[in-house]
Amino acid sequence: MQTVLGRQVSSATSFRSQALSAAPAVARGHAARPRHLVVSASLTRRPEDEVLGGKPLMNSMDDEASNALGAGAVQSYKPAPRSSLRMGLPSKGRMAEDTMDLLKDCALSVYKPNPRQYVAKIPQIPGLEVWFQRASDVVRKLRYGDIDLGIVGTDMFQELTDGDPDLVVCHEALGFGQCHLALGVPMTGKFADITSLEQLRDMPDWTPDTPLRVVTGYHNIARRFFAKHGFKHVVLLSADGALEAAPAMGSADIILDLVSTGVTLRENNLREIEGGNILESQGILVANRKSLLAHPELLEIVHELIERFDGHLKAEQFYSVIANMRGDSPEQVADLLLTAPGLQGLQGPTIANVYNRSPEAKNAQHHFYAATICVRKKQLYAAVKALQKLGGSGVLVQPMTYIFDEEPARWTKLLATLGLDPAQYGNGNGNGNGAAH
Ligand SMILES: Nc1ncnc2c1ncn2[C@@H]1O[C@H](COP(=O)(O)OP(=O)(O)OP(=O)(O)O)[C@@H](O)[C@H]1O
Ligand SMILES: O=P(O)(O)OC[C@H]1O[C@H](OP(=O)(O)OP(=O)(O)O)[C@H](O)[C@@H]1O
Repeated sequence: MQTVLGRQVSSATSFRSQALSAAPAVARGHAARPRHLVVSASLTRRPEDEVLGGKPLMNSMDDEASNALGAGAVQSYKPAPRSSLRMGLPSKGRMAEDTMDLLKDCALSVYKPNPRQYVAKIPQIPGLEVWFQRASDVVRKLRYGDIDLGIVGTDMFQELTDGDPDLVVCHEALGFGQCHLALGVPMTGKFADITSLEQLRDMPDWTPDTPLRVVTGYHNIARRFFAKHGFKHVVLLSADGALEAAPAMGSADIILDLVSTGVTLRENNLREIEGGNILESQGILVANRKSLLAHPELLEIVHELIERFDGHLKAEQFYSVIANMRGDSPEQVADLLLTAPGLQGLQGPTIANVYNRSPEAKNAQHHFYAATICVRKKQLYAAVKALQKLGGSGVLVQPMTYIFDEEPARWTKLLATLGLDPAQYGNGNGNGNGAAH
């Protein structure tokens, strides 16, 4: 293994110096990139092995197009004509399930007539086709304009778009797929005392012949990161999974991969280091800018998605709590709640009369009022205790589906990004403050 890998790495290194000095920069497709730092190779013999010296995208349509047509291929690609708007969703893996769950929770269930088909519908949004694709392909097809909207992780988006101005992030926090992209460094051996990025960079071990070997699926992000932090001798290796095993096998020095609980790193005797957390990631909603500007119906769909996602993600954090409170007047009950900790709700309680015509109620000293407040899920028990202390009874607790604001700030921001007038496209008042309880 060592021998085979040694051959791959050294051939990568020698090809690097050859390629960088001999080939014209434009033909390599990355003229502005510094010449000295990172080479890409692969642990497996895949098409990306062919291109060393740092390539903009791994084994993608972009590569194929730019290899064949040269720089600017993305701009000159013409998507096939079509009559429907399209949204791309991840077809497999954890993102797929979480995306479907979010849509379902927002009453936008996806109807897929046949599990082997890649096209589906959301009956609530009739003009929109849903296409299931690998997350990486969702990003590529968005860039090409073959789909108009998509849901992917920030990690994939950053890796495959390279700041493409044709793509617009419409919602950057869908609340699932939370993880971060980080360096994983062995806990033992020559890395035992390495706790920061600077220490890693300054290790005397890294030379043109023995570069730091980083195995990762994120070559573009890695290339930018190591260049920015002054690493001089780095080789980027590829693998399709189980990256965490590579250092123990001796096939890489460190890894760059996604971390959420940290268990996989720990179980493989790896750890994070200071400065090695490159990117925070979660699910995001992305759209093709040209599609948004060309199709007002798409803008309406995005508006609805942002409102539903925002409304639902906010509602998920709260319960609606209704308690019957003894009091002399609605104002007096409101005063009680507004001065008690944790019972203010989002904007203040709603107080309503409780109509009880029983003889007991007629003779009672106090009238009952129903107070409705939103309470953070984490603070529910404390709130119930506080209500009981104030004489609250019959406390009803309900989950909520949506808390709709008057106009989500994300929508206003998107319109500004697109240079569109909020007066023409908004809900009409431009006020982002919710009037919830
Ligand atoms: N441990 C994790 N915790 C949370 N989210 C994660 C985690 N690992 C990956 N993700 C998110 O899920 C996305 C897809 O990862 P997943 O491992 O499910 O698919 P994949 O195996 O990368 O897909 P493919 O087979 O298309 O390469 C990632 O891009 C990231 O945004
Ligand atoms: O910090 P943790 O919670 O342990 O999660 C991290 C792991 O999750 C992802 O792999 P995944 O489980 O998706 O399997 P994969 O390697 O097949 O993509 C990632 O590639 C890490 O290996």
